[in-house]
Amino acid sequence: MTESLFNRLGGVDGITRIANDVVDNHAVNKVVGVRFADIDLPKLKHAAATFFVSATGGPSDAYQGKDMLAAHRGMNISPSEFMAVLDDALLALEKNGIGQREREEVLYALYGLRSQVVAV
Ligand code: HEM
Repeated sequence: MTESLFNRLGGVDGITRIANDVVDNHAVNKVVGVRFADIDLPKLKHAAATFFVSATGGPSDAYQGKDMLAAHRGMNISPSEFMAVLDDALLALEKNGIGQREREEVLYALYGLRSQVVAV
């Protein structure tokens, strides 16, 4: 049986490193940086890491934040902003030496959340 995506991404430690890098990438991304200018970044990093831990097959109670619709409702996020966030995720996966299969699985899972994030 294939190991869970959680284990293949390096468990809590590996996923935390990736999530921290994703948020750091957002902060300097020309398309979405402005969205994160006044946000508590350490808090967002913790939320992003625990969200990913739970979403990839780690402990399901790790994530204590809002669901994706509630977290992004009223922000009027555009399709290009969504793509920019996916770009940031791919960069972070590459930086952390994650293999192609896992990169594809993460990107596909993120893409699946589009309808809960864009223009909601
Ligand atoms: C699939 C893509 C995305 C995922 C998985 C995701 C995930 C998350 C998570 C887990 C939180 C924390 C919620 C909480 O603390 O309760 C969050 C907050 C946030 N997201 Fe996203 N997000 C995505 C796309 C986007 C996009 C495209 C933008 C805008 C460019 C965005 C902007 C924000 C902002 C600004 C917050 C912080 C809200 C606050 O603390 O007031 N997100 N997101």
